[in-house]
Amino acid sequence: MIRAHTVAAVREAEAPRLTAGEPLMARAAFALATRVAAELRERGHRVSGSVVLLLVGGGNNGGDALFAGTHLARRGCQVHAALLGERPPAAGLAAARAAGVRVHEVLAAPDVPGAVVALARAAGVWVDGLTGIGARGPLRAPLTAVVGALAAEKAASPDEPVVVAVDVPSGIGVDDGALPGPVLPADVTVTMGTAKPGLLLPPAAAVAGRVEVVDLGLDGDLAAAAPAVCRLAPADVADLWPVPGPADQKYTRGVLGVVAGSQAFPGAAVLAVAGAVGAGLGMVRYRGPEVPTGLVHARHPEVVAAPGRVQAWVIGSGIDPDDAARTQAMEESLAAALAARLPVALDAGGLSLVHDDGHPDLPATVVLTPHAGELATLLTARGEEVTRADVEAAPARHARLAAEITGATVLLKGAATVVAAPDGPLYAQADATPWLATAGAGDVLAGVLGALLAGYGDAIAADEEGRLTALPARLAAAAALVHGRAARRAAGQGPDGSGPGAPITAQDVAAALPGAVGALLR
Ligand SMILES: NC(=O)C1=CN([C@@H]2O[C@H](COP(=O)(O)OP(=O)(O)OC[C@H]3O[C@@H](n4cnc5c(N)ncnc54)[C@H](OP(=O)(O)O)[C@@H]3O)[C@@H](O)[C@H]2O)[C@@H](O)CC1
Ligand SMILES: Nc1ncnc2c1ncn2[C@@H]1O[C@H](COP(=O)(O)OP(=O)(O)O)[C@@H](O)[C@H]1O
Ligand SMILES: [K+]
Repeated sequence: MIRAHTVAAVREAEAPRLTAGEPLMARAAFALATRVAAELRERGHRVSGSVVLLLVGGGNNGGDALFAGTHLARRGCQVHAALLGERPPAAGLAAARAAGVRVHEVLAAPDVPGAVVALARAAGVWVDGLTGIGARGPLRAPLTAVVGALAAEKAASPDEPVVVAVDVPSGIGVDDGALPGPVLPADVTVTMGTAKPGLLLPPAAAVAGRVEVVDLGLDGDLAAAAPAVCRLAPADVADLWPVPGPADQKYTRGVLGVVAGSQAFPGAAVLAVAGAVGAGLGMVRYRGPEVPTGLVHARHPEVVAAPGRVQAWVIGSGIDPDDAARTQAMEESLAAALAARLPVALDAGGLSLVHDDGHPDLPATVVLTPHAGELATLLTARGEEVTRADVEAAPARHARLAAEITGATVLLKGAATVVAAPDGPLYAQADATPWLATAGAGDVLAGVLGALLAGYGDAIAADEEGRLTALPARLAAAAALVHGRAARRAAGQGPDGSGPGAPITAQDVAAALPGAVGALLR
């Protein structure tokens, strides 16, 4: 699992070590130089003789870049430093000059962005050391224009140069993942001591590239501080996944009640069920009208259409809230789940059940699964006027707000999926592929989540002391990981999303689920 800590937590962990004189910056800079050299070699370049440009701001972030440049110059790189802060870090500057780094006072140039771009064109690596955890707000002039010009230059030739961000891509919201102004998208971010929330959270996560965490020996100090954002790795999900043992039978594995699909949108029933059975569980009980029931049985003859005991529910995929009969079925199932303390995935039309405060204080065992548009509608209905664009600009903040207002856990779908409970860490999963942006993919996710919730349903229902309140968020993040990996598999991409892939349908994703789960458990 990757854990990200806020700026305040990092400062607190570093403070005693800095007071004790630990050489944190020297460690950071050495690791940064090592990474730059590795990037050069991985691209088939010799380290010696390569041209490296350091973009140096006025704080310790620029200091990291300068000290790293010192190491690189000693290894034979031709290193240039563009000084872009008003008071460049003195110790780093002196060390860099002594090692032969060529220093450019570009702020004195008549055309600052032009002067930096001219240096950049000659370099195979750009090291972004403008601002790190000391940044406040969007980049200021003239950095705004410099970064904009460099980003345009990079966009014109994406493979060369390699952009290595120091700690964070300068200009992102370090704690909230916002993109308040222009940034230079990185290929790799070398982050110091621990990941930062903005490296995991959308939209900023998309400009961080691969994130490499440098061990500064802060783990012990940071262990005491709760992470602000977590990202589950496949091994974490394997640990959580309900794997049947020899003593299990279908009822102990978990039964999922599905209230999805309608006469108007019958396919959603098939897809939600396909997600659940593909993820693996004891049994699905489907509750719906004739057309979707017939379709479900045609694809999944094992599904039971008779009422009975369940351990969790999926409610709402493919249901129009104006469909009175289906809305009544959703209400009854939600009420039954709440009375029995069973977990619920509340999707699509099911979200309308919490648009008013008829359910004023949901437990965190109810997981809402909106996309950005649905979350905007839900928040607006609950008195927080926001648009889809507002949600997309700050997904984590809006997911948390919805969790606080409703009491539920919120899984917000998107290119990266964010999960927020009313408290506890956020989760940010980026395991999917843009090929997954296709109709019905969300119905499959609801089914996957339902299967996982069913596997833990009895334990959650029995948890009177609230020891498992953080579990639904973790399960939701796990469902997003498996769903995303199944999509990559279906699209013919590697588990890390490598390769161009190919078009997929929601059904393809469901069909790839058993293989994706099996690969995790191997
Ligand atoms: N602490 C440690 O032990 C370790 C820290 N480490 C490293 O130090 C970094 C933190 O360094 P830091 O605290 O010096 O701040 P930093 O990120 O360089 O930013 C401050 C500079 O940016 C400027 N600036 C601010 N906002 C701006 C804006 N919007 N637009 C433009 N400029 C803006 C600000 O200017 P000012 O506002 O003061 O005029 C000032 O010049 C950290 O990320 C990591 O890389 C590692 O070596 C490990 C050990
Ligand atoms: N650009 C993207 N990259 C990766 N995954 C995406 C992207 N866009 C959407 N997704 C995922 O695709 C799914 C779409 O679900 P949703 O919007 O509910 O569609 P539907 O309502 O048609 O089922 C979600 O799991 C979402 O996270
Ligand atoms: K930076």
